[in-house]
Amino acid sequence: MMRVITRDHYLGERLMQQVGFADKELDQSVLEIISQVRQNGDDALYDYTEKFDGVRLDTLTVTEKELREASKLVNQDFILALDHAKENITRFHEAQKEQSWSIYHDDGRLLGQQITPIEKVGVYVPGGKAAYPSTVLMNVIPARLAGVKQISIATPPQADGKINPHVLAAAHAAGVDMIYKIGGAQAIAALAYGTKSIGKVGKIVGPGNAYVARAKKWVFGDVAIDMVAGPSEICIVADETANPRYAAADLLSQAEHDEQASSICITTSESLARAIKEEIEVQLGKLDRREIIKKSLANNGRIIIVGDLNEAFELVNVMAPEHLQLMIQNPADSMHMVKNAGAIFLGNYSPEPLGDYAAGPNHTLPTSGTAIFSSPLGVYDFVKKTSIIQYGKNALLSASDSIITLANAEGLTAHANSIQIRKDEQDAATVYHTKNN
Ligand SMILES: NC(=O)c1ccc[n+]([C@@H]2O[C@H](COP(=O)([O-])OP(=O)(O)OC[C@H]3O[C@@H](n4cnc5c(N)ncnc54)[C@H](O)[C@@H]3O)[C@@H](O)[C@H]2O)c1
Ligand SMILES: N[C@H](CO)Cc1c[nH]c[nH+]1
Ligand SMILES: [Zn+2]
Repeated sequence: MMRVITRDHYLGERLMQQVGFADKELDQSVLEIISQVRQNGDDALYDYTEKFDGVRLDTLTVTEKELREASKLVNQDFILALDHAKENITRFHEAQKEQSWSIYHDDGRLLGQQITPIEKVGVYVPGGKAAYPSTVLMNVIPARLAGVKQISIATPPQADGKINPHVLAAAHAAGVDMIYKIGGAQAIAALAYGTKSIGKVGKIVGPGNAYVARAKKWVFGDVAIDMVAGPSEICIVADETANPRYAAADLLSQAEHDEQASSICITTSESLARAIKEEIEVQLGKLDRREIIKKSLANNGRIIIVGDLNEAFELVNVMAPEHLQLMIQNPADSMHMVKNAGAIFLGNYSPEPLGDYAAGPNHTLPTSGTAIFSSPLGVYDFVKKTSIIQYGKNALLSASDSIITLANAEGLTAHANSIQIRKDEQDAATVYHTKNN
């Protein structure tokens, strides 16, 4: 089930994936869903929810009564764990807050940057194959810290038409303004364009399955998105010092998210590869979600044997995994070799689920190789920056000749004129002043 392959084999497989047609079918269904929601609004949302989530709803929003009832359904241990996670996530993200700034120059120029929160944000919280209260915290806390005024959540309902009570408790703890019972591409379309029941937002953030990730890509431009955060990925770089039981457990942890999740180990040790493969078989039998895991490992589970760590990091940087675990001797010494990864976990005692729930850094991370250019979700995703420019009369005069020259070179004489009329007025004033003294 977990195939052991060589570096060249892996690179060949990757090339085939890139020229594959899988995305075409996905695009067709996602584009159809987006267009139906734009045309038929709430009616399309009720229909798709019935089709994909198996329930015909009466209303698309969570009521106060449902929120109150949910708080009675979660136990005290969960509330304490939520508080612990909330505290760590808040502390980590506080450090990301940026301030507006400005610089005054002696010649009267003021230049600066003003930070303004995005006003309305929609958070997608996945809910198809598992419920994700942790994702509520990871997305809502940085948005609140940034000063977003209105935060809505969209998450698919269960077959009974309700939202998982743990998700509702997390939403209550993090402080959201609205919760919509919609999922998939239809939720992304509704947040992007608005319907009678769903308020249009300025930015959509949060992870989801392939449909959600693809829909975000298609609505981008009409609305902002955070990144492509699709099916989860883990890549472990391991040498002979790695504990195979731990490595197997960590690979299995991400495979349980989705049949499309990806769990890859790159190792310099053939005996470790064999041990991890055996451990996976042993541990898998005891896991609740083994059917999803089996499919996920068959699709995207690989153990890749490489000659040395240089080769290992070369593959890592091609893969640009969402999560990278370094289970090697002195992992910190190799960190500089990682160019592309969403999050790096160092050593045998920093397993990926630590980051999923409680360490503090965000678990909404770039997938599908987009860590080549994207970063983890953070407070910075919820603000905009505006430049501030103020010149006094003298400062403008001293800059005027070079601006006029540049404007004329571009053939934009109205631009040059905007500077010139101020310059002329000043020149005239100087002549008048000189004549009368
Ligand atoms: N990258 C990250 O930061 C991160 C974090 C948490 C979770 N995840 C990922 O989020 C995903 C959650 O997936 P999920 O499925 O549990 O929940 P989900 O809420 O993302 O998707 C469920 C929705 O998908 C839609 N859907 C399902 N089958 C469809 C079909 N055939 N056609 C059209 N739409 C369809 C339905 O509308 C359904 O409501 C997993 O892949 C997990 O790995 C990623
Ligand atoms: N591993 C997921 C990000 O890819 C996040 C998560 C939430 N709960 C469990 N895991
Ligand atoms: Zn996870």
